[in-house]
Amino acid sequence: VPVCALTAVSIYLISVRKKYSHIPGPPRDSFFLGHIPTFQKYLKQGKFFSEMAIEFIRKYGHVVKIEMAERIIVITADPQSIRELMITGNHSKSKAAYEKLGFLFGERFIGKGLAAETDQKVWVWRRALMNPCFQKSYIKGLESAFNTEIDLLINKLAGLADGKTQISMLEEFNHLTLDVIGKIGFGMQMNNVENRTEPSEYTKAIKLALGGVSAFLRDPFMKFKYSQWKYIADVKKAMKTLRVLSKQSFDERKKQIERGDYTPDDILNFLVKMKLENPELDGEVILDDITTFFLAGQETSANLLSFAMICLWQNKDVLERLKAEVSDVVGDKHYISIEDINKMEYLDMVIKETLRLYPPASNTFRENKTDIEIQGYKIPAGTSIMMSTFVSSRLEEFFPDPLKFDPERFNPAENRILSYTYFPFMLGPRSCIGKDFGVIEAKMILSKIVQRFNFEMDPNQSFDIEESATLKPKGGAFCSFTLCDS
Ligand code: HEM
Repeated sequence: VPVCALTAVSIYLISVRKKYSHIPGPPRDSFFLGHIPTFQKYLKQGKFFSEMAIEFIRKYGHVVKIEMAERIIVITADPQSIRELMITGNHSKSKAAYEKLGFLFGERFIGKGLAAETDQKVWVWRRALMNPCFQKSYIKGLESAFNTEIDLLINKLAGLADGKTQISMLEEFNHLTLDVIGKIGFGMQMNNVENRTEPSEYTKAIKLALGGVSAFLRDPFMKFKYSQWKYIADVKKAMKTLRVLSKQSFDERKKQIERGDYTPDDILNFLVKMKLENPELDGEVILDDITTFFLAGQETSANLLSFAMICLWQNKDVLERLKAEVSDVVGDKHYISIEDINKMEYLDMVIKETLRLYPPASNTFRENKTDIEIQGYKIPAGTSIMMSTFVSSRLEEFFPDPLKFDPERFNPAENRILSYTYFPFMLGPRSCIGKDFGVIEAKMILSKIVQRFNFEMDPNQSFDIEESATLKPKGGAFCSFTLCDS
């Protein structure tokens, strides 16, 4: 029996890999596991998947294949194929990549929510229903709520601004962005920044579930390890809790709307009304969406802000110029409007350059509906094709001196960015729906911080990147603050 099984697996692997034999890629370390041991070697050196991908692209060209046991991933940094896959062809998301995230450890997590839906027809319909929720006019209406939430962190930092107390800004930004999406998106008062009470059940569950995603991505075989079973059980319980609490919030809001009570014009209101107007929408999918917004809209913004602090501290000239711009536009007024934010051109360049070097959500996986050609290589239909803004943005041929933090690259007067080489929110119809929300939020937070404080970072912490569900600073971005003279 074992011999027959091994023969069958071998024949299967050979037949799958044969279809890709013409595509360049590194030699595999193991016949059965393919490049899994190669990836493990990189992990041991403290490197992560996207760093391995860059090395392969540099060595083998803009199209490479990686074999993860029976699964083949083609990685492309070829700009024209990126355009075809994300914009002109808008190919569906890869089932192999997103269905695992939808149902983590077999428990429904983001399920068939907007980010994980792989049926293109269903996604097109649902995205069309959701797009109005994130229109610019909606974001404009959030201005005052953004100010209120952000000022809670600013006041907290002011209380700690003794030039000595070390504060993990990664943690603080995570608390703030969770409060923002909870309050502004779903009417939930989470109070993580003020931290006066025990974290809410929702906060605890979302943190545990997010940790579970990261752990799974680092070690997809963890469910086979006995030592991990207790942790996995806790993560599954947290995912169940999230669902129960999301359903309670949904039902409560539905009742309020049906009674004609006042309800805030937030994402939850939008979702409830969407369901009432489209009864054929699956209620479970709406719960998937609630989890998706917490997942997609929180850590991404927190990581971007933490990296921005690091880049500014490492580049004092950029920090000074940014402080001068903020001072010119808003002076010392505490309420910052979206109009003010839109006037800050240099702030925009700083955010864009931070996202180039440190894109929190760096990869997307698409599946080509039909055979396509990339740089003369035939890619069979149904392949999982990865595109990475982290990889493309660190290639010398697209961004000269790529590791240099230089916001001038994004000077609008110069137009130096080659098309389809930079995509921190992805491109085309399936790009990030919350981009304006996330960017306005990040710009408002950063401008308030540089307006009010001087800061120093602990030079002994790690400034490396950690790749888990998102890219984040490994050392936690520890800072100490003093208040600016003015
Ligand atoms: C700086 C902050 C953010 C960054 C860098 C970011 C980045 C991204 C990226 C790269 C994707 C595509 C992922 C993929 O193809 O697998 C995406 C999708 C998505 N993002 Fe964001 N995001 C941010 C903020 C937000 C916020 C604030 C929200 C919600 C309030 C949000 C909601 C979503 C959703 C729902 C999707 C899935 C869209 C779809 O598939 O139609 N994001 N985001």
